[in-house]
Amino acid sequence: MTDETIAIAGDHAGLELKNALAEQLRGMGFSVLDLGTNTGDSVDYPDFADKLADALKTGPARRGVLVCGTGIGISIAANRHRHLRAALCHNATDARLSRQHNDANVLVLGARTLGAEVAADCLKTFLATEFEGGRHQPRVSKMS
Ligand SMILES: O=C(CO)[C@H](O)[C@H](O)[C@H](O)COP(=O)(O)O
Repeated sequence: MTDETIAIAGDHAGLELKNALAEQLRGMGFSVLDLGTNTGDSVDYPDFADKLADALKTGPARRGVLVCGTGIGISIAANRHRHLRAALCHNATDARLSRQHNDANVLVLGARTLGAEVAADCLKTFLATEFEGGRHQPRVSKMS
């Protein structure tokens, strides 16, 4: 059990995976701030990256998850916000290194390019892995 809130958002292409990941998070004991979209109607992924950026600025969520078809569009949009370090991950190794080396605060997944189990693995690994600091700290600091 944890008192941490994780924010999650995605476009229509990411809807099913977003909902599955939200369920996974609840099962892990996290509170979930679901920022939509919550219907299959076509929407624009930058709007949902912006919603997540606002949520991480105001709290209580410090970390988030974004989903679109490939994860590419929504990561481009997310990384326009200076306080977000959004990492598009395709496997658990990407997810682990995004935390250890980049201190990523947003995990991005592609619903049309990843299987559900790989996505679940990425999420578990992302949440469980600490930033290593050390030589990585000045590099991360240069981005904020
Ligand atoms: O931005 C994307 C591609 O980099 C996302 O995968 C979107 O989800 C995708 O473009 C949506 O496509 P659709 O044909 O409008 O469903």
